[in-house]
Amino acid sequence: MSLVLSSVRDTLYAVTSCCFPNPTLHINRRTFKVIKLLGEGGFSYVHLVQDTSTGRYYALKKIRCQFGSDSVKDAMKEVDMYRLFSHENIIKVIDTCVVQDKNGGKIVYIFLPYYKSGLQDVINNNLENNKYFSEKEMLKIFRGICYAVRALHTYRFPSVPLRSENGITNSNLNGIENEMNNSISLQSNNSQNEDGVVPFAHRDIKPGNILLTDDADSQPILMDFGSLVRARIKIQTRNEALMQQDLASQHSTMPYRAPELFDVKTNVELNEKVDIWSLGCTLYAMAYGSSPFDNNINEQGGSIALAVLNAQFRFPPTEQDKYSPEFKDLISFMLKVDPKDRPDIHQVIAKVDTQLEQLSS
Ligand SMILES: Nc1ncnc2c1ncn2[C@@H]1O[C@H](COP(=O)(O)OP(=O)(O)OP(=O)(O)O)[C@@H](O)[C@H]1O
Repeated sequence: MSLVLSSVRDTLYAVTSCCFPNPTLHINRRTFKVIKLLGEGGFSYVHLVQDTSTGRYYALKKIRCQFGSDSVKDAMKEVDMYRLFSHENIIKVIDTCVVQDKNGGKIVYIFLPYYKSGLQDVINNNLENNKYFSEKEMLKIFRGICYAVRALHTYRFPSVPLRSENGITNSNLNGIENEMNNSISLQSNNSQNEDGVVPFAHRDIKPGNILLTDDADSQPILMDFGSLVRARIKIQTRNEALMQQDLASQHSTMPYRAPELFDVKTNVELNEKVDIWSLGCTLYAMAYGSSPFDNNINEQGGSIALAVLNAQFRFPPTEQDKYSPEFKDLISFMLKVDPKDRPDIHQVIAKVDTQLEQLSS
């Protein structure tokens, strides 16, 4: 009940924050002014906050965790996942903090760098104003996303235990971190390559999870690691298959979700190719405004799942299309129903490089 009240309070704040003076938050002995709500997810709110002593802005993700549930573990898993990767196209956690909530639950705060705009905002703006990306612009941004994905797909475990970037020591956090590190290594059975690479899959790549830097040569930043998992998972029983299907329905956005996650089969291995499918949908959305599977319910009378399972998508008629056949080939290259026929991230990057070279010559 008190969790419901807290959520109501957060929602009320979200609706009325424009009318009242900025509230303040005291976290890790620092004071932050809450400027505005940036976005909200299932159990989280993201606010723009300003550190009152330095004047710096941050995006503060607040995850409310109910007493006795696994949600603190899940929230800290997300933090752990951010900290595994250090890459210019992957968002970095600045600080975290776990505080006790009045109702016996916990609140996990995650401080992230603030980015003014995201890829979905640019797509929406293009649609509203009848504008579009040039092929070169689009491929440059897309290559940055691929670099982030390559870092996930070619991850190598460090030989030293994980530490936060700024060396935060919070007893709650450390306990949970240890637990998570254990669970990461326990899940690692059989999924390490001979060369020591342990691929991770993001499993929710979409324009809404890509932020953009503010400079002239705008770089994409991959975020929202709540869905990230060890990529290679052997499915041996029907139960395991259903569990993965369930996980995908909670964390992987339907129009961007790979076919093998809609209908998880037994005696197969899920792998990082799920992200290649989502990359194909993301590139299509950059060009044409939405995932190729976004409008399938109305247009073809079938469900999104059916369209995805049959890779049933279309490009605009040639005379109306602004983009080259090579560009469309790149999208089709990624949208192969069988993961074995889908390229890996290195092959995608190689094809993007070739196209960018051709566009520059
Ligand atoms: N660093 C940031 N800078 C600017 N805006 C951000 C930042 N992080 C998150 N947001 C905004 O908050 C929204 C929700 O963030 P996020 O996707 O991390 O939350 P979530 O609870 O995991 O959401 P979802 O239900 O989509 O998985 C984003 O779509 C974005 O609009």
